[in-house]
Amino acid sequence: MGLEGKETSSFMRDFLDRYGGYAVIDGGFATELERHGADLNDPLWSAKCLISSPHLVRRVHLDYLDAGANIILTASYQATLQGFEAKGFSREEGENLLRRSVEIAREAREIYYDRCTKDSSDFMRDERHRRRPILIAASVGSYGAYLADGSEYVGDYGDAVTVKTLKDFHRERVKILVDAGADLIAFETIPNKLETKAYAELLEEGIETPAWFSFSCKDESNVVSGDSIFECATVADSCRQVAAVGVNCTAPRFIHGLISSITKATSKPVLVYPNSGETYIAESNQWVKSSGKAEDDFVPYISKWRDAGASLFGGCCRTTPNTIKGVAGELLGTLPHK
Ligand SMILES: C[S+](C)CC[C@H](N)C(=O)O
Ligand SMILES: N[C@@H](CCS)C(=O)O
Ligand SMILES: [Zn+2]
Repeated sequence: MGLEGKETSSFMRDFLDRYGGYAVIDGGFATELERHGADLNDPLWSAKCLISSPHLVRRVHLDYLDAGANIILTASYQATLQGFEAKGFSREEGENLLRRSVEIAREAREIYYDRCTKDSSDFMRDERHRRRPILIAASVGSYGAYLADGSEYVGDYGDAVTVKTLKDFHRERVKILVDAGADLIAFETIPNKLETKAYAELLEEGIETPAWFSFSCKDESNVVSGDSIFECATVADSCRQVAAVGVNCTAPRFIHGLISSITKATSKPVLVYPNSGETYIAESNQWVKSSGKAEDDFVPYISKWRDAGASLFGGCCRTTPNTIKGVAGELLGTLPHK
């Protein structure tokens, strides 16, 4: 890693230093929307709520801030200009919806800070919570997420899809999210090396906002397509704008091994936000139990994952504010009391 790489990763390191060396990412965003009654059976999935119920989006951000998150991800995971156009929205309307995803998260942060100054609960009396810095991460789901058929858990786009196809697909959307004032870009649930390269090349076209690369993985050494996590993390490491590398929407039982592989490829901060360990059935839009652990069972592993080298922790699909409360509690317990 060259000097430039060091400078960019200092964005995340500086942020982590302000809160004892770690950060709490939010939990399953779509999951929490559904718990509030949203029907996400739609090609836009959670992004549908940007149209139908922006108040719910704001509410879910606040749920996670209340639970102790200090990085929240926008509702843009499956929000794409192409997806909005397919629904009959004009280009301009699509751009506005993308911008709104960042604005709503920023509004939630303002409401939260405002509330904190008035709140006198035990949780808020703890300065480490009240004064914590909060980042807005613009979620960018993969091309597979846009396909809305669970492809982000398979990662096979066929031979016709190239790095160029993927760069062209994501370019405008990423620019809009950056211009809307996101603090960083969260490229998440990345299923293969092809899309990793596309994101890296896109950032190198001149985007200066820091990003994280987070992969969905099928075992301890491979992303869902079968490409090696080491190779994918190596691509991430070589990109100056990448401020953290890790895994999300992956079963808790693979996380420890994945952290070991990632730390061999990069010295950038490592993030982990696993799902519940259940398996997604795209046809029915349902989750089924697998051999994984139940929802917030991974909370006791947080300190082990921290020892293995991770420093940002949260949850993905099928985790809730309750999980994040557990994660924040585990981490806070390891901080020196002031
Ligand atoms: C992370 S998966 C559960 C998201 C949903 C998927 N892209 C779909 O629309 O079916
Ligand atoms: N940020 C998205 C990721 C889905 S894999 C969500 O939590 O809904
Ligand atoms: Zn997920």
